[in-house]
Amino acid sequence: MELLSSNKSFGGWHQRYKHHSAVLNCEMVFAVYLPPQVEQGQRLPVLYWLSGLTCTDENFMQKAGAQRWAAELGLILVAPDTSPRGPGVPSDPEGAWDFGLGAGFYLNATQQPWAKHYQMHDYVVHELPALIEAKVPVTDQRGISGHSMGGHGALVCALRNPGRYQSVSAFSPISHPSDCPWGEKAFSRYLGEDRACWNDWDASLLLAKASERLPILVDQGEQDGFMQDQLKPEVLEAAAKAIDYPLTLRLQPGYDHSYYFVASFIEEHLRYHAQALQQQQP
Ligand SMILES: N[C@@H](CCC(=O)N[C@@H](CSC=O)C(=O)NCC(=O)O)C(=O)O
Repeated sequence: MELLSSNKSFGGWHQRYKHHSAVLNCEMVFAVYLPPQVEQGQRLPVLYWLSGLTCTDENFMQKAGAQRWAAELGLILVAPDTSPRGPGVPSDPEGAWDFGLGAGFYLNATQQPWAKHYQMHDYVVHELPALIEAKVPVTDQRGISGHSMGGHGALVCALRNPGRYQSVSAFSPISHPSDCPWGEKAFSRYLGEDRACWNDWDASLLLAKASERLPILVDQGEQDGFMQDQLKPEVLEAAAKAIDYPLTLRLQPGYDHSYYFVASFIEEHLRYHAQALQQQQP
């Protein structure tokens, strides 16, 4: 992997790397935050952050203010891009912002022309962690979190892969994508019109049949303009209640969908992950 930039931050380093992804068939950029403990030779747990529609690796690293807490807690942060990119990667024919580039939905597309590149689930769950584990001093303790489309991604990655993550949380996730405009648009194109194929990529439906009981923390702003039509946290909550699944859904009065909201609660999420990930270290 090729180092693109390196910036000192809270005693550690924020770095961006480029690499060839065999899974996505293109060059990808990701960001990693290495807290100061890395320079003292420690191996640390890692939190994967999945961003939302229109984002790259940069939105979270520049806006959430996570580095301060990651440095204190000794957490490595990894932020991938939100879709495959580059020459030959198809996107929305009308240039819409909610499909295609910047909108990979963290699934494995089955339909052409998308399937050749849009395999974001396998990229974030397998290929990128294998690279990180080979090159970065991480332990085998992995957490995953994200915002909006990335919140959907974090929940789906954890629920589809029992045992792979030791902690999971989300901000404003798209909780029931098979029944909202963003999700229906993306799923019908990436996965095809057969709605039965959508169930395995929908957090509320996956949670209803979960074999593992990994606790989930979700924060949702009550003034989020997307909450009612796109995010539907009440569907996730009902699915959890039905099987007594350990979901903590916190509705935060006055907060919207933006990174001002994420930045306000990121400390609590990082503490939540650090506690779960460090508890389980040998
Ligand atoms: N461009 C859109 C707004 C898109 C938007 O709000 N993106 C969110 C994620 S939404 C769900 O996945 C985001 O994180 N944006 C990046 C940021 O830095 O805020 C519009 O114009 O309405």
